[in-house]
Amino acid sequence: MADIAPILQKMRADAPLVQCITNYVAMNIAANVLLAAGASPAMVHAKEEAGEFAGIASAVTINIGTLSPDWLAGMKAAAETANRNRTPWVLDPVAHFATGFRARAALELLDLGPTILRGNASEILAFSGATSAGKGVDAGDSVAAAEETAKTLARERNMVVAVTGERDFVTDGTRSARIGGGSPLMPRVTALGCALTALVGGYAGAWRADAFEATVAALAHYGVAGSRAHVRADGPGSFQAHFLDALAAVTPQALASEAEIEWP
Ligand SMILES: Nc1ncnc2c1ncn2[C@@H]1O[C@H](COP(=O)(O)OP(=O)(O)O)[C@@H](O)[C@H]1O
Ligand SMILES: Cc1ncsc1CCOP(=O)(O)O
Ligand SMILES: [Mg+2]
Repeated sequence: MADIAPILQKMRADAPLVQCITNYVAMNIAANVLLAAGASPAMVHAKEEAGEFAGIASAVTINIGTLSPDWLAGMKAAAETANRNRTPWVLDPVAHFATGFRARAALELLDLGPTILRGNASEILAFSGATSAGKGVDAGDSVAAAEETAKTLARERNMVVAVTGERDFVTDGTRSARIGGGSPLMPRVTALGCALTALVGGYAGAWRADAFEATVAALAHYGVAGSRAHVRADGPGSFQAHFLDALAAVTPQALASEAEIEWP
């Protein structure tokens, strides 16, 4: 993969409109993350308009964190429009292993063919049928334990899979990358994973040619901003503010030099 600096440059130049169908907890932080990074968020989920709105979005992101039947209908409508228009869309299967309703919804959305699947290690691992150690929305498994499942899913479903945790893993089934940085404070601030899913959508909407490269760049941006915020924060509360500042402050050149990317 070439330099990631031009990917951030393009994302900021385009300021892509990202339709976020996300959960009640994540809406505010996901919108702020997109604005700080340089994209344009819109939280539009009603079944009466989600499909229509997807027609004007540069990317669609779908997160099942606080799911209900009406929301699921809006998600499917948005995904179908995205597919028709070849607009990239990202699925975040929050705690899909926790209840039958969630599990069925995640599989139905997966069957619609997301461009990118982004989840924590327990969420990705659970797609293999293995029992995960996830506790609701929080991961209990290592990223390493989910790598093989991620590769299999990516190959079988022709999508990019991003597994996040202490050290992230991204694969399209052929290419892979591991991304470091970030902070142990990140899982102690709610919905930072959901907000990352929204940011992945922003990058994919701007970098249409290669969803794998777009995902790596988004995760690297998050990792660099997380590392920068870590050294300034006194705890989870001040971390969130420093993290938003850092997302905005990272330049394409700084992203290229500070990103911790390993190509296995
Ligand atoms: N222990 C950690 N150290 C550094 N970064 C982390 C750690 N745990 C999670 N992250 C980062 O937090 C972000 C959200 O990931 P994660 O916590 O896995 O998602 P979720 O919130 O969906 O469970 C990712 O950028 C990930 O790299
Ligand atoms: C706490 C909570 N409950 C339902 S969704 C949600 C947010 C989960 O956010 P993340 O997956 O980023 O930890
Ligand atoms: Mg999550």
